[in-house]
Amino acid sequence: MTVIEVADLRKAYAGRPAVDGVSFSVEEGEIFGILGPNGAGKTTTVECVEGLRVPDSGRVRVAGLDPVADHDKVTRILGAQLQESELQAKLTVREALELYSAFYDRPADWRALAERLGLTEKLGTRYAKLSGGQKQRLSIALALIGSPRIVVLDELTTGLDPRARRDTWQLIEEIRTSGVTVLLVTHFMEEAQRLCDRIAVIDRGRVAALDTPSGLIRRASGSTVISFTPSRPLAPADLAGLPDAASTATDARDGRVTVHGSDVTVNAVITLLARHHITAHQLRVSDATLDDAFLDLTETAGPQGAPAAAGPESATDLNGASA
Ligand SMILES: Nc1ncnc2c1ncn2[C@@H]1O[C@H](COP(=O)(O)OP(=O)(O)OP(=O)(O)O)[C@@H](O)[C@H]1O
Repeated sequence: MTVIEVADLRKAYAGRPAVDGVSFSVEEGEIFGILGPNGAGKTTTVECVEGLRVPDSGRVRVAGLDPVADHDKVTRILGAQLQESELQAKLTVREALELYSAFYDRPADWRALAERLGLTEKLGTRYAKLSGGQKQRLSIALALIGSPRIVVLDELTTGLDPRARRDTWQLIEEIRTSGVTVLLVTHFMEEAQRLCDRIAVIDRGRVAALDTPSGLIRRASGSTVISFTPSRPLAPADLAGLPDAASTATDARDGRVTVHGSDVTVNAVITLLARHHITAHQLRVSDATLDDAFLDLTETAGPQGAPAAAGPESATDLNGASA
């Protein structure tokens, strides 16, 4: 069942389009990611979903409701994470939870929520004294306090250390397991790859691609990455002539060669090395990451809904093998 529908959304600031025809839909129970470079229009898009901004044109529906016209009803269904500036520094965790509970007719039990988010020990602590991770956990608790069906999390883990980020990822997975749909705006590829069922890559106000994380990786050119350090340099013309190679690069410091291509490219590299009697040290063959796909997709910004290119499903790891 579709819970969020965005169709041909457009929003400009002072005549400059920030969101320029974005369409996607989110199914109930999904973790749906919105990924894109700085200034791509991600926040503007989710603010239109939250009813905080009025679109210039296009259709936005949250559980069938218009977030602007039916704003009150939408705020009961959709929990939004608060911006840091919205909480008073002197407010304790308990006071914040009680205050936000009072906004809802049927709030969640804030004590249980605090327990679930590991905040019980911090109930008496003022907001200003919380660590970054604790602040994020509180902002998730406040987003969940109205027992929403959907929660919007925007740049949730920015500024967190790797452990706090991983703890937050686990929390997001638990939120989804409890039946809440998650709309997640992120810059972090690893986060998107690990958490999201589907991702809309937004670039310059448009959807550059929309797919599962593995689908995005497959549709990016050069979904197989070959890297090795040759015993002597390869001629640039030989590298450039490799079949199916989307890109080749040689590290000026250590001569390590990295080629993005396909299985055909892997075989061609091995043949090339054998032909020139060159040994490849630390030859590695792996799948491209979402990072690679992101760079590729946001550089080329192809048409919406372009069909995914077929590609290899699994990584081949020739760990330490040399030709
Ligand atoms: N209130 C505003 N007034 C004018 N321009 C704005 C406003 N909010 C956003 N913009 C501009 O609209 C574009 C999209 O901004 P938006 O914040 O939606 O992008 P974003 O993808 O969320 O970026 P980031 O990842 O940097 O947060 C940017 O060029 C931004 O400068």
